[in-house]
Amino acid sequence: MTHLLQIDDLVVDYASGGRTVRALDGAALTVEAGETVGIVGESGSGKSTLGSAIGGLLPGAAKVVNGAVRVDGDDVNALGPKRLRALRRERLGYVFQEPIGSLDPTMRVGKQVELALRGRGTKADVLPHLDRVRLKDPERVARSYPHQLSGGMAQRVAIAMAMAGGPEILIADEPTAALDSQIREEVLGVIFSLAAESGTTILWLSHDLPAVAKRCSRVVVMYGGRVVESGSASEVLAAPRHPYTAALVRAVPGELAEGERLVPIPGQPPVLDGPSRGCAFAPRCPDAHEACSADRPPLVSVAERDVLCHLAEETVGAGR
Ligand SMILES: Nc1ncnc2c1ncn2[C@@H]1O[C@H](COP(=O)(O)OP(=O)(O)OP(=O)(O)O)[C@@H](O)[C@H]1O
Repeated sequence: MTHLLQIDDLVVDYASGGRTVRALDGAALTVEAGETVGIVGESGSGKSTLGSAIGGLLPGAAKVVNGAVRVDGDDVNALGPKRLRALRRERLGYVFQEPIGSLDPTMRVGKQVELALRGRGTKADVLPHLDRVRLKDPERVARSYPHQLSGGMAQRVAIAMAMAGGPEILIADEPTAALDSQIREEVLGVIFSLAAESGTTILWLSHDLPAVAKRCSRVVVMYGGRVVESGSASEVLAAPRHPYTAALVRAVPGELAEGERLVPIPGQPPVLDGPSRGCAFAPRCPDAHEACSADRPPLVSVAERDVLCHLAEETVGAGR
């Protein structure tokens, strides 16, 4: 069976100041059309690297050491430049944290949206696209330069552009982190309702567990460059199986208050320079035993979810 997105054993290193940083250490993920997936984890867990790898957008310092990313069966790392550009243009959309930075400062917004339509529409189609993202005065926005827009307006424009080509997958990398809380809700509402209307699959890279619980069908938890738990968002976040997911849920201030960033769990996330020998979370894990530091954990399917933990099966029914 061909999946919309299939990531197998993906290993990505960055060359950084004469050192190697292993950002992904065997990340694996399968996503089907129509899912809304929240990818969560502390800073440095590898979310952005995973998101960039899907579109072959890794920076020059990054190297794919192992594994594969497949979109509709196409191996992204094996595509030539022309097919890679076509993949990004026709099947993927990206929205990043800094909206102003993702727009061209020298070009009026309307022209940028027109270019994003890439032959699928004319100048006359620009306003409906700005209207879809619920901008109050689309005509004025179309005439504006990016610096004349607020952060929230600029992010709506970036969303309109990302969705203009009708992507199969929208990769939203912390799209609301730079916005204040009321605007954040509105912008998330725009992203999720547009994607639902167009049948676009969402991968939302986020620090916001309560919002993921509310908006996503599925949550994917990353730690140390691997996916450590994945399953139904409401079930995983209500009753985590991986000790790291449990620690993340406990770390959310005010019991899943929306809009908050995660509070660090005691201890530091790892900065790997090669493959983690055992479980990368073992040094911070309250339940770790000898095997956890010695052997890489196997992927275990329990309670309709996938868990990468030596203890996953032992905790079945324990209500962790
Ligand atoms: N361009 C780069 N050069 C060197 N190291 C990098 C680069 N980008 C990321 N890294 C390192 O790779 C690891 C994974 O980073 P990544 O940005 O993918 O994580 P993240 O979960 O998205 O973090 P955040 O939530 O802070 O965005 C980290 O150790 C990070 O320091």
